Amino acid sequence: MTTQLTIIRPDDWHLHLRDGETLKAVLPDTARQFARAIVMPNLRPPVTTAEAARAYYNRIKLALPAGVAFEPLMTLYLTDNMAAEEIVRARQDDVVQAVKLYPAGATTNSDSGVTSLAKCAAVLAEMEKQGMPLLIHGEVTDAEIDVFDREKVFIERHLQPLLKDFPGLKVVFEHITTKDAAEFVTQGPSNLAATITAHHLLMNRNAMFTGGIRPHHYCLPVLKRETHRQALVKAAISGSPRFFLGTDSAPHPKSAKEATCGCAGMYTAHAAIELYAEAFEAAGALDKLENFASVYGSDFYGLPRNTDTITLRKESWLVPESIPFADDVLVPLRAGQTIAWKLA
Ligand SMILES: NC(=O)N[C@@H](CC(=O)O)C(=O)O
Ligand SMILES: [Zn+2]
Ligand SMILES: [Zn+2]
Repeated sequence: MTTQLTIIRPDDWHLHLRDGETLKAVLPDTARQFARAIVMPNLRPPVTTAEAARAYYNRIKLALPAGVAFEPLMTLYLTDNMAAEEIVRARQDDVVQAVKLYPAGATTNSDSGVTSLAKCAAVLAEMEKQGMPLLIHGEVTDAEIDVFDREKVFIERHLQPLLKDFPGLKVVFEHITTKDAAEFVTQGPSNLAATITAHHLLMNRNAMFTGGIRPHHYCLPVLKRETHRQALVKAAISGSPRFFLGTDSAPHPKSAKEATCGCAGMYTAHAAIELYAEAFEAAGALDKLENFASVYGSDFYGLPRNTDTITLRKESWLVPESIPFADDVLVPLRAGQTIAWKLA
């Protein structure tokens, strides 16, 4: 039995850091484990320009604890009226690594998102030309489509046509949750990749209803049935370089989660790599964790691999009930329960 594991320092290819005091509260958790993270732009207002991304980058750097080396990789929030020149400006500033597509209304702070991809043709063509990846929250938003089918329908309606129209565009299908998405990426072209969260590897939709409603297990895309979870595990441990780590750690104050209309998002940054280690161990594939967490993402983005390492020990520890979060608290995943691996 493996009781200790040393891997190249991982990167998080999908992360929400928020801003201001809440940024300060969560950033140390990520910076302790990860060398770099792709930082989502769904602030209020969203990060839609290279200039705003540079300013946000500077705020993150300033919020870092002294002596901690962590590199935020910035993203722009795609809107219907983004100009192609913004991509050129973004390419000139090396802090911006990608552009994020939120279908309008699909998730937290997505009201300024894209209403029709046709409106973004010039921007997408420029991204294809500049080698700038498009990161996608892949769910349709039609009220008639069942919430559990929104990812699958997005593939048919939007992702397939997009890949056909822009065959050279690098695309990351973010936080995939279904067998349909895992198979689509596996069979897709080499410019298509996907991130997978720890929580979608560890839990199925029953986790939202164990003994009552569990708001801290509600995120988007919503947890799916067990067959889908198994397909995600299979993809993550497959050794395919097109599946890599993206936590989608999405902090919301306790009061906003435990509410009549609770926010979507789980906080996992406090134990991210440990949670992935649990999932890979349960699948008998701890040897596949390093490439998934530390190699395939940087290769896909065309960035250098990290050179230092982290060590994980098989050692059970208790997750706190809550974590201070500006003037509220955060309830982390596994609050009051144990995790089997611990970062040394
Ligand atoms: N995943 C979530 O449930 N929420 C994310 C947004 C997102 O990634 O869709 C958030 O910003 O809170
Ligand atoms: Zn999302
Ligand atoms: Zn997210």
